[in-house]
Amino acid sequence: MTTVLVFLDHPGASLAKSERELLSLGASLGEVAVALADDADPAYLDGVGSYGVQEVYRPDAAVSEVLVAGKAAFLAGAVRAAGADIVLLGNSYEAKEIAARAGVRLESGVITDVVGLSSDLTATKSDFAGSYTVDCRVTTGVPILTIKPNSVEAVEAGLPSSPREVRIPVELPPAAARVTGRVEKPVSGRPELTEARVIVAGGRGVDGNFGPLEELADALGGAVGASRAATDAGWIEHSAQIGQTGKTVSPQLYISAGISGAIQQKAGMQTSRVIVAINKDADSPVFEIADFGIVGDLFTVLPQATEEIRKRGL
Ligand SMILES: Cc1cc2nc3c(=O)[nH]c(=O)nc-3n(C[C@H](O)[C@H](O)[C@H](O)COP(=O)(O)OP(=O)(O)OC[C@H]3O[C@@H](n4cnc5c(N)ncnc54)[C@H](O)[C@@H]3O)c2cc1C
Repeated sequence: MTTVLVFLDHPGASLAKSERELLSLGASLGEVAVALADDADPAYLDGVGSYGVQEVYRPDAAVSEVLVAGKAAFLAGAVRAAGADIVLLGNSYEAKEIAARAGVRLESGVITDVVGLSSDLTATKSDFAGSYTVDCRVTTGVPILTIKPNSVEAVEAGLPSSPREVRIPVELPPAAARVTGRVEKPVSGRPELTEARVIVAGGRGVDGNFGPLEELADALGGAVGASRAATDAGWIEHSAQIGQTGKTVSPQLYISAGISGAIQQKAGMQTSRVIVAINKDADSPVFEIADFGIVGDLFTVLPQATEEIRKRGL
């Protein structure tokens, strides 16, 4: 039986959607074990158990205190202890770095930004700022794959099981950088950008007023994103930036408003399922990648869309 080790980093009160997606993908490939970097609530562990997970591997040291190096050492130990055949992680910058460092320790191949995985472990990803869609396979060691949110369907598992905790001895690497304090981000009530099924993103055309975008995002239960021009202008926090030097997203629906569609912006959103672009310039390059385009002023179009969606109770 294939053993799939799923690495879960920051356990919340319950399983996040992207974590359920990883566990669902793992369960479709074989028997799932979990490597859990941090302490978790019983409700969270129940959620993990509901995917049939029998073993949860935990570090015997405070790996979170030394940034990614400690977590990579723990993950490599958990892969050996579980006899894992496949390793799945999320696709945050941190997860990708942990994957890379664990890959070096295990002499295993790593594929990041995976948006599709077939049963023979051929991974699909987009490369060179979204210019190519590439199929690739790990040919050495235990395949380590980081999976983009919204790439697989999260199925509800519901198997009653209480996973057994297995402690992994971790020798913490000498800390070149240590965590000295943590402040939790204020909760916005909107979904996390990389997990959202709907994103309404604004650029320079928003001219400092994200209000109409927030209204539409709330009507659709979505998140608000931005181009670098908007984050550089200080109109919205940097964590909302999508693109080459921001976040990579692949929601079901990406609504781009007042964004020209530069290659560096496209790099972060090109794999979205459906792209709707609103721009007052009919020749804007954003229309080249849009499934639906509206030539118009976003301050006219967005409120109309919001009103219509609210009217229909969608
Ligand atoms: C190394 C590097 C990394 C980068 N990384 C990123 C990145 O991660 N993410 C990113 O986004 N960019 C990134 N950039 C910047 C990128 O090249 C573009 O400069 C940026 O994406 C432009 O943002 P924008 O589309 O919002 O602004 P603009 O290009 O100025 O476009 C604004 C658009 O809004 C339209 N508009 C104006 N008013 C309205 C209105 N009222 N209604 C409708 N439409 C309107 C205009 O027609 C125009 O098309 C990077 C650049 C470099 C060099």
